[in-house]
Amino acid sequence: MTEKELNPNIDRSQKVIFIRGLKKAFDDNVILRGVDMDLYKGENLVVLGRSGTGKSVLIKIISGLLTADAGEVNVLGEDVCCITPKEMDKLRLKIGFSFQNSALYDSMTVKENLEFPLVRHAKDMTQAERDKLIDVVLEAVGLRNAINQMPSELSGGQRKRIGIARTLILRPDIMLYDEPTAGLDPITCIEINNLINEVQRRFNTSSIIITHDLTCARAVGDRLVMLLDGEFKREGTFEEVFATDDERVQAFYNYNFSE
Ligand SMILES: Nc1ncnc2c1ncn2[C@@H]1O[C@H](COP(=O)(O)OP(=O)(O)OP(=O)(O)O)[C@@H](O)[C@H]1O
Repeated sequence: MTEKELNPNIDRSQKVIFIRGLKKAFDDNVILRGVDMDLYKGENLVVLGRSGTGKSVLIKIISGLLTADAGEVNVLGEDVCCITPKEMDKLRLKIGFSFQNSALYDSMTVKENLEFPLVRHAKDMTQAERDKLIDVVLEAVGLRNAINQMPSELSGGQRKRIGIARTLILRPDIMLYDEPTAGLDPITCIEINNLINEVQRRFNTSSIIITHDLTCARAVGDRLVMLLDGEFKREGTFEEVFATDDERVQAFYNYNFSE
């Protein structure tokens, strides 16, 4: 299994996300019981946890799609619990969300899919500037040749790449990857892991990667955290997180490698 090299660009003096005592329940269903989390500038943080432990709820709270019941959630210096909807919209533009299903528009070409966020959010940009940005992100994801193709003509891995390119086009400070390797074959998984690291290097983004895939976690994570019973109970490098007798952590590990 590929191990990630120590990343010299992480700036531990700058926290782009700072969370303390985050709680969230849906009626009697208590999901987050007091989560503390930091994301440093330039860091890839992997969030592990079994299905239903609240990983997606966590990133929805970070991106303002859900509100917290209690605790502090600070993203790029803004307290997301207390900002106005207009300020939240502005903050959201600095957060790139890479969804599980890539969420491309099937009736648009790759170029039109990439243009869409620019037309909406960068209205003053000239067509030449848009074309340049489209070229930069397509080159970054290695799919310049796909510019005029329809999403239906692309493989799952290629669609995932275009989805990441579309997220990158607004140059977000933070990338949120939700299950980036779900449903892909092992070789394509390795390519997506490499791309996540390449995006980190090239664009100096700080990222949260939610995954069940421990090969992905090990390849992309500078640091890992594991959600257990509504809190981050394990934290550290891949080796540190799994160096425990805790049966729940061991079961997670064994399940991954017995599939
Ligand atoms: N809007 C909502 N209303 C009510 N319950 C919700 C809502 N969103 C999430 N939940 C509940 O919160 C719990 C955690 O869901 P979440 O999607 O965060 O899990 P997850 O850890 O991301 O799981 P998976 O790995 O399967 O995606 C689940 O029990 C889910 O039913």
